[in-house]
Amino acid sequence: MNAVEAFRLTQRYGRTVALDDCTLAVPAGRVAALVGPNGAGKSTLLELAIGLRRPTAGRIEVLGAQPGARRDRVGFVDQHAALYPALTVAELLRLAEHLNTRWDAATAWGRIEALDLPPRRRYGTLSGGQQAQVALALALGKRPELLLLDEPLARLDPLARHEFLAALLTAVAEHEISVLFSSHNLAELERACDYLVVLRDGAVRLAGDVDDLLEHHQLLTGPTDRIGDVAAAHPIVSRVQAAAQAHLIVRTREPQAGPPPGWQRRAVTLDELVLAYLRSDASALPGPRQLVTR
Ligand SMILES: Nc1ncnc2c1ncn2[C@@H]1O[C@H](COP(=O)(O)OP(=O)(O)OP(=O)(O)O)[C@@H](O)[C@H]1O
Repeated sequence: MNAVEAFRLTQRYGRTVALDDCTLAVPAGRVAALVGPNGAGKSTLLELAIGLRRPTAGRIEVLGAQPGARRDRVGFVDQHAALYPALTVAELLRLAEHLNTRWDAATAWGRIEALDLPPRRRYGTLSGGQQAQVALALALGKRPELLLLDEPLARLDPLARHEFLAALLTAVAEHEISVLFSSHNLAELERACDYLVVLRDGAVRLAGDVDDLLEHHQLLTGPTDRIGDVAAAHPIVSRVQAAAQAHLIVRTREPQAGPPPGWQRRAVTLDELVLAYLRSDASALPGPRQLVTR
C-alpha cells in the first residue's frame, strides 16, 4: 500500500497554480522527504493529504482512502504548529485524549517529560521550538500510521533538530509509522530519509528510493568541448562550466556505468542531486518529465 498517492492532482488559488497535474506515490513504511523551493507546492500537497482543502482537479489518497477518512490514523504538524494558544500543554494533551480514540498518553507525556516541557505553561507562551515539540508529541500520541509534517525543523535550534529527528526515527522504528515531511534542510534529510520527492513549480521532478537515486546519478568532470560524448551516453541533469572544464550531473541506467574517455566520475551527494533537479530545465531532459524509481 502507498502511504500517499496522488493522480493528476491540481490545486489552483485563483490564478496561481500551486500543484500542476501532479502524480506521485509515496510507499508506506518510508521516511519520505518532500523538498522544493519556496512556493513549490509542498504545503499545499500536505494540506490536501490531510483533507484541509479539496483539490481543484485530480485525486489524492492517504493510506488507501480519501483524505479525511483516515484522519484518526494520520498525525499532522503544520508549518506554524498552530494549536490553541490559551491552553496549557497539559490541557492540550487532555483535549487530544478526548478527541482521539487511539490516544497513547504514555507516548505523548513521555516526550513532554523527556524534553522538560512545562505542562502548566500556556502553549502560546512557549518558544517556536517548544511549540513544534509539543505538536510532535500530540501527533505521536495519536498512534498514527502516517505522519505528515510541514517543515517541522524550521523553528528548531541545531540540538533540538537533532533530538526531533532522533525521536521521529525511534517512533518510526517502534511503531512502523510512515512519514512524509517537507524541509529545506538537505543535510538533515540525508540522515533521516530513505525516500525523496522533489517538487518544483507544482510538479514532481524526481521521486524515489534515496539509495537508488544516488546509485543512478554521477558527477562527471571533463573537458567542456567533449560534453557531446557524455550527452550521447547519458541524460545530463545539470551542468556547471568553468573555462575548459565542465561538471555534469548525469543520470545513468547502470549504477556503476563508466565515464566516457577523458572524464572522471564520482558519486553525487543528496544535496547535489536535489540542487541539480531544481536547477535543471526538466523539459530538456529526455524521457518523462519526472524521474521516478522504485
Ligand atoms: N491560501 C492560498 N491562497 C492563495 N495562494 C496560495 C495559498 N496557499 C498557497 N498559495 C500559493 O501557492 C503556491 C504554493 O504554495 P505552498 O505554500 O504550497 O508552497 P511551499 O512549497 O510550501 O512553499 P514554502 O517552502 O515557502 O513554504 C505559492 O505560489 C503560494 O503563494
